Amino acid sequence: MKKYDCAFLKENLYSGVLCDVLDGMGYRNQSIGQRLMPLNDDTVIFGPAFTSIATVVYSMPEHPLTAQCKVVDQLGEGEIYVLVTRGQYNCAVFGELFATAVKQRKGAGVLLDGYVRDLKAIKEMDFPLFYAGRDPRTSKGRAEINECQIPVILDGVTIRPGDLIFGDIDGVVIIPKEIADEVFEQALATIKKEDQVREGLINGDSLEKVYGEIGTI
Ligand SMILES: O=C([O-])CC(=O)C(=O)O
Ligand SMILES: [Mg+2]
Repeated sequence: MKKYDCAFLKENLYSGVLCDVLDGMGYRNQSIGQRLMPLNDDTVIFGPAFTSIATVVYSMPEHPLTAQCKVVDQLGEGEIYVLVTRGQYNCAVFGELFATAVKQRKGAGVLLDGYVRDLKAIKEMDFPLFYAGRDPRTSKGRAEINECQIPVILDGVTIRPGDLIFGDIDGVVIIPKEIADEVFEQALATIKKEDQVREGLINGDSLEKVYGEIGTI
């Protein structure tokens, strides 16, 4: 992604319009829906993915949690820390101290297909998080996060390192990095059309007229 200012896009885009544009480009299954919830209604995450995978373990490793520390210590500025489990949810794999580390590294947020703990502190931080659930148990001796920067699959959507992630109250959209500039350009154009539609409706035009003329809803 080169052309656009991240802060501008984060402020102006929304997941629905990104899905509409991706639909139009033939990418019809790029979203993660209900299963992952935003921390708050106004939580928005946007940035390139830094991916990792948690694997369940059944005994205490020699150095528990250390692998995940090494993974999160590699997160780059502006990146979204993506952590998926292998469909198993037996503990929290993220908490307030990892959130603090992500924030210190200037990470843009976390997309967690797993459970979180320390939610009280994370809410106080207003941390940009999407998550699958909560659990007070630590991952020590339950899961190891020791693979990163490889493609992961979340709800059937492949997320590769560097793919763009946009999440808001409606859901999370994965934008393949090769088409990101085009998607953002079209999304901003579509938003302008939606503004015209809204204006027409407020001025008393029928839905059929404005939709027929402008072609977007
Ligand atoms: O041990 C964990 O699951 C992580 C944790 O509490 C934190 O990051 O504060
Ligand atoms: Mg903690």
